[in-house]
Amino acid sequence: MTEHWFSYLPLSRWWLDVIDILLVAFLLYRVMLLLRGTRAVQMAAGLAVIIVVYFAAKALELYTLHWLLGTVLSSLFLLIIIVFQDDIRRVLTQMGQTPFLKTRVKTFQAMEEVAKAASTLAETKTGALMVLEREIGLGDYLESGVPVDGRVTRELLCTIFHPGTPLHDGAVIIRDGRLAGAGCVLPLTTNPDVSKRLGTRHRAAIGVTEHTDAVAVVVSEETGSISVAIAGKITRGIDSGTLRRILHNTFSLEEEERPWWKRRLI
Ligand SMILES: Nc1ncnc2c1ncn2[C@@H]1O[C@H](COP(=O)(O)OP(=O)(O)OP(=O)(O)O)[C@@H](O)[C@H]1O
Repeated sequence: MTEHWFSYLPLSRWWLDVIDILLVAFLLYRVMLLLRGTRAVQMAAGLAVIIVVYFAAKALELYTLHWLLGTVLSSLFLLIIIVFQDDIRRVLTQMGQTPFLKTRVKTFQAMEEVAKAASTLAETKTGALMVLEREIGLGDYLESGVPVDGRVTRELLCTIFHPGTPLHDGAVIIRDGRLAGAGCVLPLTTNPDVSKRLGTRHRAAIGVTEHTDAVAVVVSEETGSISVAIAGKITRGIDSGTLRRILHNTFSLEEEERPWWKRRLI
């Protein structure tokens, strides 16, 4: 009988099975969190259709279709790697380089800079829309804009939103404390309860927070007022100190309330 090395560990086979299942469940959970709000969801739906048609073609003896879909499915692993090469590279780089604490520090620094930028932009009545990503990926919206990957600073944010510059239209997205992209297009809210007087910038801020758990900060070009949207609700006319408090509360509460196994690892 083959002796496995783990038979020397003080663990029974039953315990190893439990650990095995828990590890796989944890990995699947993390992958699902990463994929929420990205193209992967649509791709999974498309894949499900191909699989159903593949089996239907087999049952109905449509040999050519069955062979064709079989060929597509056999190169699936390769296809997934090609389609998601950017996301895979990002995740692997983050796993290697950004420990949990470092990400948190960067996120807190970014929040400070967002609050400072909001204050400056409000003084000059410069319209701005800044979105801070949380658990749900904003990959789809990032794709609609221009990748930046820069350190979040008041100066950079004010430059981006300066009227007339190529990236001033649309939203900036902040991911893990880095300015990931600018000029991003967000979904507008369709909530009939939202005031008709709110324009598209504010509607986009509400919209993105309805679809995801992100936090959106808006500076109105018309009035210079600062607003923050969370979970589809917008709080208007706040000062930068209140904005800073709301951001800090949202992100620190998130960490304190979240059980360790749900905390961001990457
Ligand atoms: N879907 C969208 N995603 C991201 N940004 C958007 C979107 N729609 C509009 N914007 C931004 O909002 C700007 C237009 O703002 P608009 O005046 O319609 O809204 P508002 O809420 O009244 O804002 P303000 O008070 O600043 O005038 C656009 O130039 C663009 O930068």
